[in-house]
Amino acid sequence: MLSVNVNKIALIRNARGTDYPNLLHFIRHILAAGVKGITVHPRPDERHITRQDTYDIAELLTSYPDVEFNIEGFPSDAFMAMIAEVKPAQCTLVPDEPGQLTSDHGWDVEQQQALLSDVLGRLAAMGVRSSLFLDPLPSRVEAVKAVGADRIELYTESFARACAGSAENPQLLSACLRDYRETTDKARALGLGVNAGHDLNLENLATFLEHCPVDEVSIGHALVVESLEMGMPEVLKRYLAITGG
Ligand SMILES: CC(=O)[C@@H](O)[C@H](O)COP(=O)(O)O
Ligand SMILES: NCC(=O)COP(=O)(O)O
Repeated sequence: MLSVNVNKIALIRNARGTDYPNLLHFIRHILAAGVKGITVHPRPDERHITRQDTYDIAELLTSYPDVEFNIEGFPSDAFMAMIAEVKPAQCTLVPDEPGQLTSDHGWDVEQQQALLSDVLGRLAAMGVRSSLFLDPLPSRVEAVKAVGADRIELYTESFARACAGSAENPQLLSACLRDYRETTDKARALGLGVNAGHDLNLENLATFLEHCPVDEVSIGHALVVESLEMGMPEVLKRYLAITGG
């Protein structure tokens, strides 16, 4: 499933302190194109998606029962209080510090076992599917199962970099894809779902999915940039053709 991350539409809106572009207007267009997932990452500084956006999107999606809402973030008290109110289909936990430019690493699950076990138990009690942002390290998958997550989200930035450099270094891409495939296979063997995201784009997505058949990809940054080039309807059509929905 394709889940469109709308962070960067909100970033453009926030640049002028007005409501243009209107975020919900574009989400309606995205859903009209046939997309069945919306992802946001409301960061503490509200640089793009605000808390209010999260509630507004949740309200909008009550009119789209077949669309999944995925909220990403670090499980702070404020973040978890919002998740408890919104109860999205999925919550993706990301080990980001408040001031990080973007997400750039997965969980050290064993090191964060106490926090993750508590938070994942609370998500399960809420009936919210949980996903842990994870580097492609097969050795970390058993710890994910032990702390009670439903899914992993493969952090795909290193794949995207290897793919971009594959002409010069095809071996790096092959080795990289092996790590992702091994992590995927191990997760599935333990009954975990597998999502993926970060720096995926129209150029690299098909290669990734050929090697890693995942349940969901969440894509935002490149999708918005590609939409500046080709228009959002065409871009969404191309992504859906690759993901099959
Ligand atoms: C977790 C992840 O890799 C992305 O979903 C994240 O949402 C990117 O955040 P920014 O859009 O703030 O870079
Ligand atoms: N979890 C990845 C996501 O939601 C979007 O990442 P990106 O496509 O903006 O890099």
